[in-house]
Amino acid sequence: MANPLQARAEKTAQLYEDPHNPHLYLERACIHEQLGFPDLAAADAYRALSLLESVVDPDGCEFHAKRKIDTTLEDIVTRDEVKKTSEESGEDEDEDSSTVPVTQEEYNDIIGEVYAVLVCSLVRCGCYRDAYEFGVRGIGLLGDLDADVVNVSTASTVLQDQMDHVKKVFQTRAKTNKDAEVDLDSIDPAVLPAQGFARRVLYPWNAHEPDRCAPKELEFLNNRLADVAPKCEVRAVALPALHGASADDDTEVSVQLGLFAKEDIAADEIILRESSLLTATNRLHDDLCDACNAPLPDLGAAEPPVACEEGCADTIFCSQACHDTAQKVYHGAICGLEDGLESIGKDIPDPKDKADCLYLLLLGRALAMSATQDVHALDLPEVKYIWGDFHDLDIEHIDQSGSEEASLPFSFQLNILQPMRFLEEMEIDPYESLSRYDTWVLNTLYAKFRGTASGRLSTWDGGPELCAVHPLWCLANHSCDPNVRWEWGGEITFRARNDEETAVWTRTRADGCVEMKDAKAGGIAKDAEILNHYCDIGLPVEKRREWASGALGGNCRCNRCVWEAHEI
Ligand SMILES: C[S@@+](CC[C@H](N)C(=O)[O-])C[C@H]1O[C@@H](n2cnc3c(N)ncnc32)[C@H](O)[C@@H]1O
Repeated sequence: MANPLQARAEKTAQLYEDPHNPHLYLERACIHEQLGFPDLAAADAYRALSLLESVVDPDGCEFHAKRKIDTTLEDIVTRDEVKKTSEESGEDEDEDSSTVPVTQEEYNDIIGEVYAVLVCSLVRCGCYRDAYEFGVRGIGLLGDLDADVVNVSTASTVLQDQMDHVKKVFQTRAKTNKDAEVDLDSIDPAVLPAQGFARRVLYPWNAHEPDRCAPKELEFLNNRLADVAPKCEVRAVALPALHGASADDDTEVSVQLGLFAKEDIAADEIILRESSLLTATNRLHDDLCDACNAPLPDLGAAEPPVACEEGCADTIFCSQACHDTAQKVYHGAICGLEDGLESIGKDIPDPKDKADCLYLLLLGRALAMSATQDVHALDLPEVKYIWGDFHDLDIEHIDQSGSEEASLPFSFQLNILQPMRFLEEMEIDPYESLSRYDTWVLNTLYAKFRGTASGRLSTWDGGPELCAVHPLWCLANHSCDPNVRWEWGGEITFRARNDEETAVWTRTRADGCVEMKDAKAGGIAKDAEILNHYCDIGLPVEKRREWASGALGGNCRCNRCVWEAHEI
Protein backbone atom coordinates (compact mmCIF):
# COMPACT_ATOMS: atom_id res chain seq x y z
CA MET A 1 0.00 0.00 0.00
CA ALA A 2 1.53 3.32 -1.09
CA ASN A 3 0.59 5.48 1.86
CA PRO A 4 -1.62 3.81 4.47
CA LEU A 5 -2.58 7.08 6.15
CA GLN A 6 -3.74 8.46 2.82
CA ALA A 7 -5.55 5.20 2.08
CA ARG A 8 -7.26 5.42 5.47
CA ALA A 9 -8.38 8.99 4.79
CA GLU A 10 -9.80 8.00 1.39
CA LYS A 11 -11.60 4.93 2.75
CA THR A 12 -13.04 6.98 5.62
CA ALA A 13 -14.33 9.59 3.17
CA GLN A 14 -15.96 6.80 1.16
CA LEU A 15 -17.60 5.48 4.32
CA TYR A 16 -19.10 8.87 5.14
CA GLU A 17 -20.79 8.71 1.72
CA ASP A 18 -21.73 5.05 1.91
CA PRO A 19 -22.07 4.28 5.64
CA HIS A 20 -23.94 0.94 5.47
CA ASN A 21 -21.48 -0.72 3.14
CA PRO A 22 -19.78 -3.70 4.87
CA HIS A 23 -17.16 -4.00 2.10
CA LEU A 24 -15.79 -0.57 2.97
CA TYR A 25 -15.62 -1.36 6.70
CA LEU A 26 -13.71 -4.54 5.94
CA GLU A 27 -11.31 -2.64 3.68
CA ARG A 28 -10.74 0.03 6.32
CA ALA A 29 -10.24 -2.65 8.97
CA CYS A 30 -7.37 -4.05 6.87
CA ILE A 31 -5.80 -0.59 6.57
CA HIS A 32 -6.12 -0.08 10.35
CA GLU A 33 -4.41 -3.44 10.89
CA GLN A 34 -1.50 -2.36 8.69
CA LEU A 35 -1.24 0.94 10.51
CA GLY A 36 -0.85 -0.93 13.81
CA PHE A 37 -4.31 -0.16 15.19
CA PRO A 38 -5.86 -3.62 15.77
CA ASP A 39 -8.43 -1.99 18.10
CA LEU A 40 -9.76 0.17 15.26
CA ALA A 41 -9.58 -2.81 12.90
CA ALA A 42 -11.69 -4.88 15.32
CA ALA A 43 -14.30 -2.11 15.50
CA ASP A 44 -14.52 -1.85 11.70
CA ALA A 45 -14.71 -5.63 11.27
CA TYR A 46 -17.50 -5.74 13.86
CA ARG A 47 -19.41 -3.03 11.96
CA ALA A 48 -19.02 -5.08 8.78
CA LEU A 49 -20.23 -8.19 10.61
CA SER A 50 -23.28 -6.48 12.14
CA LEU A 51 -24.30 -5.12 8.75
CA LEU A 52 -23.75 -8.49 7.06
CA GLU A 53 -26.01 -10.15 9.61
CA SER A 54 -28.88 -8.17 8.08
CA VAL A 55 -28.37 -10.08 4.83
CA VAL A 56 -29.28 -13.39 6.46
CA ASP A 57 -31.65 -11.98 9.10
CA PRO A 58 -33.23 -8.81 7.69
CA ASP A 59 -36.06 -8.73 10.24
CA GLY A 60 -33.75 -9.14 13.21
CA CYS A 61 -31.55 -6.17 12.29
CA GLU A 62 -32.22 -2.48 12.60
CA PHE A 63 -29.58 -1.41 10.11
CA HIS A 64 -29.36 -3.06 6.71
CA ALA A 65 -26.28 -3.67 4.61
CA LYS A 66 -26.44 -1.73 1.37
CA ARG A 67 -23.98 -0.05 -0.89
CA LYS A 68 -23.92 2.79 -3.34
CA ILE A 69 -24.56 1.54 -6.83
CA ASP A 70 -21.71 1.72 -9.22
CA THR A 71 -22.28 2.33 -12.86
CA THR A 72 -22.20 -1.33 -13.87
CA LEU A 73 -25.23 -2.54 -15.73
CA GLU A 74 -25.65 -5.29 -13.15
CA ASP A 75 -26.07 -2.79 -10.31
CA ILE A 76 -28.52 -0.67 -12.26
CA VAL A 77 -30.59 -3.73 -13.11
CA THR A 78 -30.53 -4.81 -9.43
CA ARG A 79 -31.60 -1.36 -8.31
CA ASP A 80 -34.52 -1.38 -10.76
CA GLU A 81 -35.56 -4.88 -9.70
CA VAL A 82 -35.53 -3.92 -6.01
CA LYS A 83 -37.60 -0.84 -6.81
CA LYS A 84 -40.11 -2.86 -8.82
CA THR A 85 -40.47 -5.52 -6.11
CA SER A 86 -41.06 -2.97 -3.38
CA GLU A 87 -43.58 -1.10 -5.53
CA GLU A 88 -45.44 -4.35 -6.24
CA SER A 89 -45.50 -5.31 -2.57
CA GLY A 90 -46.60 -1.81 -1.60
CA GLU A 91 -43.41 -1.22 0.47
CA ASP A 92 -41.52 1.97 0.04
CA GLU A 93 -38.85 0.95 2.49
CA ASP A 94 -35.82 1.83 0.46
CA GLU A 95 -36.58 5.02 -1.33
CA ASP A 96 -32.88 5.67 -1.77
CA SER A 97 -32.31 4.85 -5.43
CA SER A 98 -28.56 5.41 -5.10
CA THR A 99 -28.02 2.19 -3.10
CA VAL A 100 -28.59 -1.53 -3.60
CA PRO A 101 -28.92 -4.16 -0.89
CA VAL A 102 -25.87 -6.33 -0.26
CA THR A 103 -26.57 -9.78 -1.68
CA GLN A 104 -26.13 -13.30 -0.32
CA GLU A 105 -23.27 -13.82 -2.82
CA GLU A 106 -21.48 -10.76 -1.49
CA TYR A 107 -22.07 -12.05 2.03
CA ASN A 108 -20.54 -15.41 1.13
CA ASP A 109 -17.57 -13.66 -0.47
CA ILE A 110 -16.52 -11.64 2.57
CA ILE A 111 -17.97 -13.19 5.73
CA GLY A 112 -14.93 -15.43 6.26
CA GLU A 113 -12.47 -12.55 5.98
CA VAL A 114 -14.62 -10.39 8.27
CA TYR A 115 -14.47 -13.03 11.00
CA ALA A 116 -10.75 -13.57 10.42
CA VAL A 117 -9.92 -9.86 10.74
CA LEU A 118 -12.18 -9.44 13.78
CA VAL A 119 -10.71 -12.38 15.66
CA CYS A 120 -7.06 -11.63 14.74
CA SER A 121 -7.47 -8.01 15.79
CA LEU A 122 -9.08 -8.89 19.12
CA VAL A 123 -6.29 -11.37 19.80
CA ARG A 124 -3.68 -8.72 18.95
CA CYS A 125 -5.30 -6.35 21.47
CA GLY A 126 -5.37 -9.08 24.13
CA CYS A 127 -9.20 -9.24 24.21
CA TYR A 128 -9.11 -13.04 24.30
CA ARG A 129 -12.61 -13.63 25.68
CA ASP A 130 -14.40 -11.95 22.80
CA ALA A 131 -11.86 -13.29 20.30
CA TYR A 132 -12.82 -16.76 21.53
CA GLU A 133 -16.58 -16.09 21.29
CA PHE A 134 -16.30 -14.75 17.73
CA GLY A 135 -13.80 -17.44 16.78
CA VAL A 136 -16.19 -20.21 17.81
CA ARG A 137 -19.08 -18.50 16.03
CA GLY A 138 -17.02 -17.94 12.90
CA ILE A 139 -15.72 -21.52 12.74
CA GLY A 140 -19.29 -22.85 13.14
CA LEU A 141 -20.68 -20.52 10.49
CA LEU A 142 -17.92 -21.16 7.95
CA GLY A 143 -18.33 -24.89 8.51
CA ASP A 144 -21.94 -24.57 7.36
CA LEU A 145 -21.00 -22.66 4.21
CA ASP A 146 -20.19 -24.40 0.99
CA ALA A 147 -16.48 -25.22 0.97
CA ASP A 148 -16.26 -23.84 -2.56
CA VAL A 149 -17.28 -20.41 -1.43
CA VAL A 150 -14.42 -18.02 -2.00
CA ASN A 151 -12.00 -17.50 0.90
CA VAL A 152 -13.81 -19.82 3.31
CA SER A 153 -11.00 -22.32 3.73
CA THR A 154 -8.36 -19.59 4.17
CA ALA A 155 -10.50 -17.87 6.80
CA SER A 156 -11.14 -21.17 8.60
CA THR A 157 -7.40 -21.82 8.83
CA VAL A 158 -6.81 -18.31 10.20
CA LEU A 159 -9.53 -18.79 12.82
CA GLN A 160 -8.15 -22.19 13.86
CA ASP A 161 -4.66 -20.66 14.27
CA GLN A 162 -6.05 -17.87 16.41
CA MET A 163 -7.98 -20.36 18.52
CA ASP A 164 -4.73 -22.30 19.11
CA HIS A 165 -3.32 -19.09 20.53
CA VAL A 166 -6.42 -18.57 22.69
CA LYS A 167 -6.11 -22.17 23.96
CA LYS A 168 -2.56 -21.42 25.17
CA VAL A 169 -3.75 -18.32 27.00
CA PHE A 170 -6.51 -20.41 28.57
CA GLN A 171 -4.05 -23.10 29.68
CA THR A 172 -1.81 -20.51 31.31
CA ARG A 173 -4.69 -18.78 33.05
CA ALA A 174 -6.43 -21.97 34.13
CA LYS A 175 -3.05 -23.49 35.14
CA THR A 176 -3.79 -26.69 33.26
CA ASN A 177 -1.19 -29.10 31.89
CA LYS A 178 0.46 -27.31 28.96
CA ASP A 179 1.00 -30.53 27.01
CA ALA A 180 -2.62 -31.69 27.26
CA GLU A 181 -4.92 -31.18 24.26
CA VAL A 182 -7.57 -28.52 24.87
CA ASP A 183 -10.93 -28.93 23.25
CA LEU A 184 -12.36 -25.58 22.11
CA ASP A 185 -15.75 -26.41 23.67
CA SER A 186 -14.19 -27.06 27.05
CA ILE A 187 -12.85 -23.50 27.39
CA ASP A 188 -14.58 -21.41 30.04
CA PRO A 189 -14.59 -17.92 28.48
CA ALA A 190 -14.77 -16.33 31.94
CA VAL A 191 -11.17 -17.50 32.50
CA LEU A 192 -9.95 -15.54 29.47
CA PRO A 193 -9.15 -11.83 29.81
CA ALA A 194 -11.77 -9.58 28.23
CA GLN A 195 -9.67 -6.46 28.55
CA GLY A 196 -6.68 -5.81 26.39
CA PHE A 197 -4.89 -2.64 25.37
CA ALA A 198 -4.87 -0.12 22.56
CA ARG A 199 -2.27 2.49 21.71
CA ARG A 200 -2.77 5.63 23.77
CA VAL A 201 -1.82 8.16 21.13
CA LEU A 202 -2.84 11.35 19.46
CA TYR A 203 -4.17 9.93 16.20
CA PRO A 204 -2.43 11.52 13.20
CA TRP A 205 -5.83 12.45 11.75
CA ASN A 206 -7.16 14.01 14.99
CA ALA A 207 -7.65 17.67 14.08
CA HIS A 208 -9.46 18.51 17.33
CA GLU A 209 -6.56 18.59 19.78
CA PRO A 210 -5.47 22.17 20.57
CA ASP A 211 -1.88 23.31 21.11
CA ARG A 212 -2.60 23.77 24.81
CA CYS A 213 0.57 25.74 25.54
CA ALA A 214 -0.04 28.34 22.79
CA PRO A 215 -0.70 31.86 24.17
CA LYS A 216 -4.19 31.97 22.60
CA GLU A 217 -5.25 28.71 24.27
CA LEU A 218 -3.73 29.71 27.62
CA GLU A 219 -5.66 32.96 27.47
CA PHE A 220 -8.86 31.05 26.74
CA LEU A 221 -8.29 28.74 29.72
CA ASN A 222 -7.42 31.64 32.00
CA ASN A 223 -10.61 33.44 31.04
CA ARG A 224 -12.56 30.34 32.05
CA LEU A 225 -10.56 30.09 35.27
CA ALA A 226 -11.35 33.69 36.26
CA ASP A 227 -14.74 32.73 37.74
CA VAL A 228 -13.76 29.35 39.12
CA ALA A 229 -10.41 30.21 40.72
CA PRO A 230 -9.81 33.98 40.54
CA LYS A 231 -6.45 33.80 42.37
CA CYS A 232 -5.05 31.09 40.09
CA GLU A 233 -3.57 31.03 36.63
CA VAL A 234 -2.84 28.28 34.10
CA ARG A 235 0.79 28.22 32.94
CA ALA A 236 2.97 25.84 30.97
CA VAL A 237 5.31 23.83 33.18
CA ALA A 238 8.14 21.32 32.61
CA LEU A 239 7.44 18.11 34.54
CA PRO A 240 9.68 15.07 34.82
CA ALA A 241 8.76 12.62 32.03
CA LEU A 242 7.56 9.45 33.76
CA HIS A 243 6.67 7.06 30.93
CA GLY A 244 8.65 3.88 30.19
CA ALA A 245 12.14 4.57 28.86
CA SER A 246 12.04 8.23 29.93
CA ALA A 247 11.48 7.10 33.52
CA ASP A 248 15.16 6.09 33.77
CA ASP A 249 16.35 9.45 32.53
CA ASP A 250 15.73 12.01 35.24
CA THR A 251 16.67 14.91 32.97
CA GLU A 252 13.92 14.31 30.42
CA VAL A 253 10.92 16.62 30.79
CA SER A 254 7.37 16.75 29.53
CA VAL A 255 5.95 20.21 28.93
CA GLN A 256 2.39 20.34 30.18
CA LEU A 257 0.04 22.69 31.99
CA GLY A 258 -0.28 23.41 35.69
CA LEU A 259 -2.10 25.79 38.02
CA PHE A 260 -0.21 28.60 39.74
CA ALA A 261 -1.02 31.18 42.45
CA LYS A 262 -1.35 34.71 41.04
CA GLU A 263 -1.06 36.19 44.53
CA ASP A 264 -0.35 35.04 48.10
CA ILE A 265 -3.03 32.68 49.38
CA ALA A 266 -3.75 32.27 53.08
CA ALA A 267 -3.95 28.88 54.82
CA ASP A 268 -7.49 27.43 54.76
CA GLU A 269 -8.62 29.73 51.94
CA ILE A 270 -10.83 28.07 49.32
CA ILE A 271 -9.21 28.94 46.01
CA LEU A 272 -11.20 26.93 43.47
CA ARG A 273 -14.85 25.96 43.17
CA GLU A 274 -15.89 24.09 40.06
CA SER A 275 -19.04 22.21 39.14
CA SER A 276 -19.31 19.91 36.15
CA LEU A 277 -22.02 18.17 34.20
CA LEU A 278 -19.57 15.64 32.82
CA THR A 279 -20.41 13.17 35.59
CA ALA A 280 -21.54 9.57 35.87
CA THR A 281 -22.91 7.25 38.52
CA ASN A 282 -23.49 3.51 38.44
CA ARG A 283 -26.21 3.64 41.08
CA LEU A 284 -29.67 2.86 39.76
CA HIS A 285 -32.58 5.00 41.00
CA ASP A 286 -30.30 7.41 42.68
CA ASP A 287 -30.89 10.05 45.31
CA LEU A 288 -28.40 12.34 43.60
CA CYS A 289 -29.03 15.13 41.09
CA ASP A 290 -28.81 13.73 37.56
CA ALA A 291 -26.83 16.77 36.47
CA CYS A 292 -24.35 17.76 39.18
CA ASN A 293 -24.60 14.66 41.42
CA ALA A 294 -25.24 16.74 44.54
CA PRO A 295 -27.63 15.09 47.06
CA LEU A 296 -31.30 15.82 46.25
CA PRO A 297 -33.15 18.16 48.64
CA ASP A 298 -36.09 16.76 50.68
CA LEU A 299 -39.46 16.71 48.95
CA GLY A 300 -40.75 19.15 51.58
CA ALA A 301 -37.86 21.63 51.14
CA ALA A 302 -38.55 25.23 50.10
CA GLU A 303 -36.91 24.36 46.78
CA PRO A 304 -37.79 20.69 46.27
CA PRO A 305 -36.23 18.41 43.63
CA VAL A 306 -37.34 18.95 40.03
CA ALA A 307 -38.38 16.03 37.83
CA CYS A 308 -37.89 15.81 34.09
CA GLU A 309 -41.27 16.84 32.72
CA GLU A 310 -40.93 14.71 29.58
CA GLY A 311 -41.51 11.49 31.51
CA CYS A 312 -38.00 10.31 32.43
CA ALA A 313 -39.20 8.92 35.77
CA ASP A 314 -35.74 8.38 37.24
CA THR A 315 -34.20 11.63 36.09
CA ILE A 316 -34.42 14.09 38.97
CA PHE A 317 -32.55 17.34 39.42
CA CYS A 318 -31.61 19.15 42.63
CA SER A 319 -32.92 22.47 41.33
CA GLN A 320 -34.72 24.16 38.45
CA ALA A 321 -31.36 25.64 37.41
CA CYS A 322 -29.79 22.17 37.10
CA HIS A 323 -32.87 20.95 35.18
CA ASP A 324 -32.69 23.82 32.70
CA THR A 325 -28.93 23.55 32.23
CA ALA A 326 -29.18 19.77 31.79
CA GLN A 327 -31.73 20.19 28.99
CA LYS A 328 -29.35 22.44 27.09
CA VAL A 329 -26.13 20.62 27.89
CA TYR A 330 -26.87 16.86 27.71
CA HIS A 331 -30.42 15.82 28.50
CA GLY A 332 -32.09 17.24 25.39
CA ALA A 333 -30.89 14.41 23.14
CA ILE A 334 -31.80 11.62 25.57
CA CYS A 335 -35.02 13.02 27.04
CA GLY A 336 -37.74 10.35 26.91
CA LEU A 337 -35.24 7.60 26.05
CA GLU A 338 -34.38 6.73 29.64
CA ASP A 339 -35.75 3.17 29.58
CA GLY A 340 -33.28 1.86 27.01
CA LEU A 341 -30.32 3.87 28.25
CA GLU A 342 -30.76 3.05 31.95
CA SER A 343 -29.61 -0.52 31.63
CA ILE A 344 -26.24 0.27 30.03
CA GLY A 345 -23.22 0.04 32.35
CA LYS A 346 -25.16 0.06 35.63
CA ASP A 347 -25.65 -2.58 38.30
CA ILE A 348 -22.31 -4.26 37.65
CA PRO A 349 -21.96 -7.37 39.82
CA ASP A 350 -18.15 -7.69 39.73
CA PRO A 351 -16.52 -4.84 41.70
CA LYS A 352 -13.41 -5.18 39.49
CA ASP A 353 -15.46 -3.98 36.51
CA LYS A 354 -17.13 -1.08 38.30
CA ALA A 355 -14.45 1.54 37.70
CA ASP A 356 -14.22 0.66 34.00
CA CYS A 357 -17.99 0.89 33.66
CA LEU A 358 -17.94 4.35 35.21
CA TYR A 359 -15.66 5.45 32.37
CA LEU A 360 -18.21 3.98 29.95
CA LEU A 361 -20.98 5.99 31.62
CA LEU A 362 -18.84 9.11 31.40
CA LEU A 363 -18.44 8.35 27.72
CA GLY A 364 -22.24 8.02 27.45
CA ARG A 365 -22.64 11.46 29.05
CA ALA A 366 -20.13 12.93 26.59
CA LEU A 367 -22.08 11.40 23.68
CA ALA A 368 -25.30 12.89 25.05
CA MET A 369 -23.58 16.30 25.40
CA SER A 370 -22.28 16.09 21.85
CA ALA A 371 -25.70 15.16 20.43
CA THR A 372 -27.62 17.73 22.49
CA GLN A 373 -25.27 20.59 21.61
CA ASP A 374 -24.57 19.37 18.07
CA VAL A 375 -20.84 19.62 18.76
CA HIS A 376 -18.12 17.06 18.11
CA ALA A 377 -17.36 15.30 21.42
CA LEU A 378 -13.67 16.22 21.20
CA ASP A 379 -14.62 19.90 20.87
CA LEU A 380 -16.71 20.00 24.04
CA PRO A 381 -15.12 22.55 26.40
CA GLU A 382 -15.14 19.94 29.19
CA VAL A 383 -13.03 17.62 27.01
CA LYS A 384 -10.98 19.61 24.52
CA TYR A 385 -8.33 21.01 26.85
CA ILE A 386 -7.84 18.10 29.23
CA TRP A 387 -4.73 15.97 29.36
CA GLY A 388 -4.82 12.65 27.50
CA ASP A 389 -1.41 11.30 28.58
CA PHE A 390 -0.72 10.31 24.98
CA HIS A 391 2.46 8.45 24.08
CA ASP A 392 4.60 9.51 21.13
CA LEU A 393 3.50 7.78 17.96
CA ASP A 394 5.94 6.51 15.38
CA ILE A 395 3.58 5.55 12.59
CA GLU A 396 6.51 4.44 10.40
CA HIS A 397 7.64 1.74 12.82
CA ILE A 398 4.84 -0.50 13.89
CA ASP A 399 5.67 -2.98 16.58
CA GLN A 400 3.43 -5.96 15.81
CA SER A 401 4.22 -7.56 19.16
CA GLY A 402 2.49 -4.76 21.04
CA SER A 403 4.39 -1.77 22.35
CA GLU A 404 4.68 0.52 25.29
CA GLU A 405 2.22 2.86 23.55
CA ALA A 406 -0.46 0.19 23.97
CA SER A 407 -1.37 1.39 27.44
CA LEU A 408 -5.03 2.33 26.99
CA PRO A 409 -7.36 -0.31 28.43
CA PHE A 410 -9.47 -1.58 25.56
CA SER A 411 -12.27 -4.14 25.41
CA PHE A 412 -14.84 -5.23 22.88
CA GLN A 413 -17.64 -4.43 25.33
CA LEU A 414 -16.56 -0.99 26.54
CA ASN A 415 -14.97 0.41 23.38
CA ILE A 416 -17.08 -1.16 20.64
CA LEU A 417 -20.36 -2.80 21.63
CA GLN A 418 -21.70 -0.66 24.48
CA PRO A 419 -20.93 2.69 22.79
CA MET A 420 -22.87 1.41 19.74
CA ARG A 421 -25.72 0.50 22.07
CA PHE A 422 -25.64 4.00 23.55
CA LEU A 423 -25.96 5.50 20.10
CA GLU A 424 -28.76 3.16 19.05
CA GLU A 425 -30.69 3.86 22.27
CA MET A 426 -30.18 7.57 21.58
CA GLU A 427 -31.81 6.91 18.18
CA ILE A 428 -28.58 7.78 16.41
CA ASP A 429 -27.48 5.53 13.55
CA PRO A 430 -23.93 4.51 14.58
CA TYR A 431 -22.94 4.03 10.94
CA GLU A 432 -24.25 7.32 9.60
CA SER A 433 -22.74 9.20 12.53
CA LEU A 434 -19.27 7.72 12.00
CA SER A 435 -17.64 11.12 11.55
CA ARG A 436 -18.74 12.08 15.06
CA TYR A 437 -18.49 8.79 16.93
CA ASP A 438 -15.81 6.69 15.25
CA THR A 439 -13.85 4.36 17.55
CA TRP A 440 -10.73 6.56 17.56
CA VAL A 441 -12.91 9.40 18.93
CA LEU A 442 -14.14 7.13 21.73
CA ASN A 443 -10.60 5.93 22.48
CA THR A 444 -9.43 9.55 22.69
CA LEU A 445 -12.26 10.33 25.11
CA TYR A 446 -11.32 7.32 27.25
CA ALA A 447 -7.64 8.38 27.28
CA LYS A 448 -8.64 11.83 28.47
CA PHE A 449 -11.05 10.55 31.11
CA ARG A 450 -8.59 8.00 32.46
CA GLY A 451 -6.00 10.74 32.99
CA THR A 452 -8.24 13.27 34.67
CA ALA A 453 -11.51 11.97 36.16
CA SER A 454 -11.94 11.92 39.90
CA GLY A 455 -13.95 9.18 41.58
CA ARG A 456 -16.01 8.83 44.71
CA LEU A 457 -16.49 5.59 46.59
CA SER A 458 -19.74 4.16 47.81
CA THR A 459 -20.49 4.44 51.51
CA TRP A 460 -22.23 1.05 51.18
CA ASP A 461 -19.55 -1.24 49.80
CA GLY A 462 -16.53 1.00 49.26
CA GLY A 463 -16.67 0.39 45.49
CA PRO A 464 -16.45 3.24 42.98
CA GLU A 465 -19.89 4.69 42.29
CA LEU A 466 -19.43 8.21 41.01
CA CYS A 467 -16.95 9.89 38.73
CA ALA A 468 -16.59 13.23 37.03
CA VAL A 469 -14.28 15.32 34.96
CA HIS A 470 -13.73 18.83 36.32
CA PRO A 471 -11.81 20.35 33.43
CA LEU A 472 -10.10 23.19 35.32
CA TRP A 473 -9.56 21.41 38.64
CA CYS A 474 -7.78 18.61 36.80
CA LEU A 475 -5.11 20.97 35.48
CA ALA A 476 -3.38 20.84 38.88
CA ASN A 477 -0.36 18.52 39.06
CA HIS A 478 0.51 16.08 41.81
CA SER A 479 2.94 16.23 44.69
CA CYS A 480 3.26 14.03 47.76
CA ASP A 481 3.86 17.31 49.60
CA PRO A 482 0.76 19.11 48.30
CA ASN A 483 -0.28 22.63 49.27
CA VAL A 484 -4.05 22.07 48.80
CA ARG A 485 -6.71 19.59 49.88
CA TRP A 486 -9.66 18.76 47.67
CA GLU A 487 -13.23 18.04 48.52
CA TRP A 488 -16.06 17.00 46.24
CA GLY A 489 -19.75 17.47 47.04
CA GLY A 490 -21.98 19.08 44.42
CA GLU A 491 -18.92 21.08 43.36
CA ILE A 492 -15.25 20.32 43.73
CA THR A 493 -13.01 22.63 45.75
CA PHE A 494 -9.34 23.27 46.50
CA ARG A 495 -8.52 24.65 49.93
CA ALA A 496 -5.01 25.79 50.85
CA ARG A 497 -3.47 23.52 53.50
CA ASN A 498 -2.74 24.95 56.94
CA ASP A 499 0.40 24.36 59.08
CA GLU A 500 -1.03 21.17 60.60
CA GLU A 501 -1.88 19.62 57.23
CA THR A 502 1.39 19.86 55.33
CA ALA A 503 3.38 16.64 54.86
CA VAL A 504 6.18 15.51 57.16
CA TRP A 505 9.06 13.94 55.20
CA THR A 506 10.46 10.79 56.81
CA ARG A 507 13.09 8.23 55.80
CA THR A 508 15.08 5.52 57.52
CA ARG A 509 18.87 5.62 57.11
CA ALA A 510 21.00 2.51 56.53
CA ASP A 511 21.97 2.56 60.23
CA GLY A 512 18.25 2.33 61.16
CA CYS A 513 17.94 5.96 62.34
CA VAL A 514 14.83 7.80 61.21
CA GLU A 515 15.40 11.18 59.57
CA MET A 516 12.64 13.79 59.36
CA LYS A 517 12.27 17.14 57.66
CA ASP A 518 10.19 19.92 59.20
CA ALA A 519 6.82 20.32 57.54
CA LYS A 520 6.37 23.46 55.48
CA ALA A 521 4.11 26.29 56.61
CA GLY A 522 0.56 26.34 55.28
CA GLY A 523 -0.71 28.81 52.68
CA ILE A 524 0.62 29.34 49.17
CA ALA A 525 3.03 32.06 48.03
CA LYS A 526 2.48 34.10 44.86
CA ASP A 527 3.81 32.25 41.77
CA ALA A 528 4.02 28.88 43.56
CA GLU A 529 2.44 25.95 41.75
CA ILE A 530 -0.87 24.64 43.12
CA LEU A 531 -0.04 21.03 43.96
CA ASN A 532 -2.81 18.49 44.39
CA HIS A 533 -2.41 14.89 45.59
CA TYR A 534 -3.48 11.87 43.54
CA CYS A 535 -2.97 9.43 46.45
CA ASP A 536 -3.08 9.31 50.24
CA ILE A 537 -0.01 11.29 51.35
CA GLY A 538 0.07 9.48 54.71
CA LEU A 539 1.33 6.28 53.02
CA PRO A 540 5.03 5.33 52.80
CA VAL A 541 6.83 6.24 49.57
CA GLU A 542 6.57 2.78 47.87
CA LYS A 543 2.82 2.62 48.48
CA ARG A 544 2.28 6.20 47.34
CA ARG A 545 4.17 5.48 44.14
CA GLU A 546 2.08 2.36 43.59
CA TRP A 547 -1.23 4.19 44.10
CA ALA A 548 -0.37 7.26 42.03
CA SER A 549 1.41 5.55 39.15
CA GLY A 550 -1.79 4.98 37.12
CA ALA A 551 -2.76 8.67 37.28
CA LEU A 552 0.82 9.84 36.76
CA GLY A 553 1.79 7.40 34.03
CA GLY A 554 4.83 6.23 36.02
CA ASN A 555 6.62 6.41 39.38
CA CYS A 556 6.24 9.71 41.24
CA ARG A 557 9.46 11.74 41.28
CA CYS A 558 8.29 14.64 43.44
CA ASN A 559 10.92 16.08 45.83
CA ARG A 560 9.47 14.22 48.79
CA CYS A 561 9.43 10.84 47.01
CA VAL A 562 12.97 11.27 45.68
CA TRP A 563 14.24 12.18 49.18
CA GLU A 564 12.28 9.47 51.02
CA ALA A 565 13.37 6.81 48.51
CA HIS A 566 17.04 7.82 49.10
CA GLU A 567 17.39 8.82 45.45
CA ILE A 568 19.21 12.01 46.49
C1 LIG B 1 -4.58 15.46 35.80
S1 LIG B 1 -3.26 15.76 34.75
C2 LIG B 1 -2.56 17.19 35.45
C3 LIG B 1 -2.53 18.35 34.48
C4 LIG B 1 -1.64 18.14 33.29
N1 LIG B 1 -0.26 18.45 33.62
C5 LIG B 1 -2.09 18.96 32.11
O1 LIG B 1 -1.24 19.46 31.37
O2 LIG B 1 -3.29 19.09 31.89
C6 LIG B 1 -2.19 14.44 35.21
C7 LIG B 1 -0.93 14.34 34.38
O3 LIG B 1 -0.03 15.37 34.74
C8 LIG B 1 1.31 14.88 34.80
N2 LIG B 1 1.79 15.08 36.18
C9 LIG B 1 1.08 15.51 37.23
N3 LIG B 1 1.83 15.60 38.32
C10 LIG B 1 3.08 15.20 37.97
C11 LIG B 1 4.30 15.05 38.66
N4 LIG B 1 4.42 15.32 39.94
N5 LIG B 1 5.37 14.61 37.96
C12 LIG B 1 5.28 14.32 36.65
N6 LIG B 1 4.14 14.43 35.93
C13 LIG B 1 3.05 14.87 36.59
C14 LIG B 1 1.27 13.43 34.42
O4 LIG B 1 1.62 13.33 33.05
C15 LIG B 1 -0.17 13.06 34.63
O5 LIG B 1 -0.57 12.04 33.73
